[in-house]
Amino acid sequence: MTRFTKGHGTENDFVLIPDLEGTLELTPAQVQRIADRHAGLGADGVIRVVRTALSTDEAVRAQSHDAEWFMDYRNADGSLAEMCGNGTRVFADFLRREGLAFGRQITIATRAGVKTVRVVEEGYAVDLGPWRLADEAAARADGFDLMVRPRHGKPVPALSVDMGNPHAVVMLPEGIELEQLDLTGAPEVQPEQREGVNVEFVRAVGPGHIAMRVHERGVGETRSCGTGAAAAALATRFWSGVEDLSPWTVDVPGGRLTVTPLPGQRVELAGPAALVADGDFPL
Ligand SMILES: N[C@@H](CCC[C@H](N)C(=O)O)C(=O)O
Repeated sequence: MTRFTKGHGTENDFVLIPDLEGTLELTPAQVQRIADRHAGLGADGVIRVVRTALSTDEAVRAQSHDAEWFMDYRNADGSLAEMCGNGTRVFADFLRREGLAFGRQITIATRAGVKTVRVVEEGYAVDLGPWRLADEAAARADGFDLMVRPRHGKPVPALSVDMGNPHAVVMLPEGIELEQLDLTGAPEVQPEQREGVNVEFVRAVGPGHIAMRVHERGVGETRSCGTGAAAAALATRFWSGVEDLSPWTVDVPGGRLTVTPLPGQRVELAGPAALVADGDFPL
């Protein structure tokens, strides 16, 4: 039997599997079974908790001086992802509860580099690190660099934002509401993104305030996506033309996140984390 903990951050839910000594090789089929909402435990993502120094990935092992624990993240379909914003908060909460990390500031190794998570009033705030517009020249010229067509919808322009993992952000045109979107299938993205892409659909709520829905690469529609919320806020800030350091409120179906641009092209994500169940299951 294998121990697990179930947790979520704004209802983006994860199964965490402690593998402290790095003896577990999770296959895509095992991840799919764990994440299955009918025949398994059910989750958007599966997170293996392992010592950074024991990772089989050299680029991850290189982070072991700065972060003792590696967030080995997989999407529900078994694919690897570089980063998960909501996952870092849940991961930090798990490390603190288990006595694997102490204090109000924790560093975590990820496939997108070391992330620093600190305890704040609403839960945790994570410095997501550097971000960039994937095609800055096109973005500055036209405001967009992709076209996205949701199922049964019309093509709309989108902006790609690299958060360590890939995102395409769409500001919904007048007349289309978030609730109307059919996200039961992946939106079509042109030009096609070879590694796949997470797609965020945004509606402005007020100054510094947006609402969004997301279709995640490797999962489908989720109730929240932390790196997606940051990408959505940063794209909206870019389109507004006022690129200051004011915080953004991002409403997602599963709750509310705060995104704060930091100096030096970095960005912070803050929100809650909850651990809801522990158990054992046969892998
Ligand atoms: N939900 C996550 C992102 C998880 C990975 C994503 N599906 C990908 O493949 O890049 C978040 O909170 O950031």
